[in-house]
Amino acid sequence: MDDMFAELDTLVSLIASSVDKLKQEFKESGKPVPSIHSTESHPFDTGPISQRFDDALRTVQGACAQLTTLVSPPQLTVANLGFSQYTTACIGVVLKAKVADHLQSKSEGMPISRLAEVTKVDVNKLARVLRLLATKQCFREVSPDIFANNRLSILLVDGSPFSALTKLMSDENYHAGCALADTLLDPVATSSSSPKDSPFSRALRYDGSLWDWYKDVDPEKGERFGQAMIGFSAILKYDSILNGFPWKDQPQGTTVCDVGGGVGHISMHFAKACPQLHLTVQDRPETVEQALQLWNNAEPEIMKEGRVNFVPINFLEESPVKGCDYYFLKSVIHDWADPDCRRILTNVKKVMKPTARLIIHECLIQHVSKDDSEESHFVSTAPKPLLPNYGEGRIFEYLMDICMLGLVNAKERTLREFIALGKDCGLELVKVWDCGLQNSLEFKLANVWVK
Ligand SMILES: C[S@@+](CC[C@H](N)C(=O)[O-])C[C@H]1O[C@@H](n2cnc3c(N)ncnc32)[C@H](O)[C@@H]1O
Repeated sequence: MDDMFAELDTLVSLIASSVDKLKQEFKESGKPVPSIHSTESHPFDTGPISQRFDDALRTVQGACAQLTTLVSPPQLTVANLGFSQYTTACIGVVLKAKVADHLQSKSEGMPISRLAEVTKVDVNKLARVLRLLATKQCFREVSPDIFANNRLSILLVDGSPFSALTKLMSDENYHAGCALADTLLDPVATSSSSPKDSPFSRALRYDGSLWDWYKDVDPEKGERFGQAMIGFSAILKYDSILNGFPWKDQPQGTTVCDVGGGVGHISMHFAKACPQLHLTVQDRPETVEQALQLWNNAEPEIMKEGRVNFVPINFLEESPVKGCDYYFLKSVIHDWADPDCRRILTNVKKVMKPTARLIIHECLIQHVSKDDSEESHFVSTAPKPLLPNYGEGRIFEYLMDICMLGLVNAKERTLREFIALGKDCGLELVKVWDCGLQNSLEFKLANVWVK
């Protein structure tokens, strides 16, 4: 009988002790916990956070969700799970109707009747969409039928890279999600490793990959994807990517090739923080054009200094520029199934000098059960009775995994899978660098010993 509430009590005390740690961190930052009603950002939102903050946050998120599930009737929990696509759909509505834009600078809120007028959406239907989102704490119902922005909804204002990311989620990803079950149950598509067999391509009845679709069907959304990747880095945090690996300690003239670097926004951050690095951004020709525009506008000085260059590539067919000290592949490998990853990594390996390093920067997937394998020790395991992978505290990585399946028929990987991929291509893991939500996996040429 004493143990009747053991799990419940442990979860509550984990929450309490983790909240204490978070309070301490907020106190030390000199900035209070931001109010949900505030539309100002807090330094912790996009700036660096400590390992202690990160662990405590994950624990609170995991434990709160686990506690709620523990005490709730399972029918309700599963029904809420099953309905979650409607949250995405409502995000899609407010993005298209630019609701957050209309509410900007209306801190006292706007009556739904006025919002309906400016968005041209039926007043009752719009109110219901906003009420669902406000119930999820995105938007605020200030008083009955008067809505305002808050800390979450302000991120949906049009034009920012983050809003581009949310559009990608409620558009390309949403279509992909609708076709997931049919694709997985199709006897041919289910075991295909071709990006043409993605749920996204099935949903749009398109005979090609997402990348072909962006190039040939909707270049505007292709451009939006480039912006969305910048928005994605606001979640990963540029400083975590930069500081997780000793980029700042590299000697003068160190050459880094950002393979599949998109518009080069990570390289831009590196170039600003590490003037000793010489960067080459490589991507599809149309993305390289977009990158050049961005850099010429944003960083004319670095362009003039010649510290960065841009070289188009099809990394499935060609090797990147030869002889760099580092080849950096961030969020690239997760876009491809194993056979294509082997092509990409082999193409990189061909141009690596003996001292070169390949840095694969990705999420690491963990099993949801206890895992005693050697590789599992590189990733932190949650305290009991949390799910070993922190459950809801790390849900982003698992949503990303299904997003990869949905958009490009690919995947996030476990460390064991990365090691195996490297081995197939003559590459050996040297070290795992913890960079928060993602990790930098350092590989060298296998069977090469360099002092
Ligand atoms: C998920 S994005 C990652 C971009 C960037 N590394 C980042 O983390 O923001 C994947 C990138 O791979 C590029 N890509 C896709 N197919 C490619 C190919 N065959 N050759 C070169 N780049 C390609 C896309 O254009 C896109 O910029």
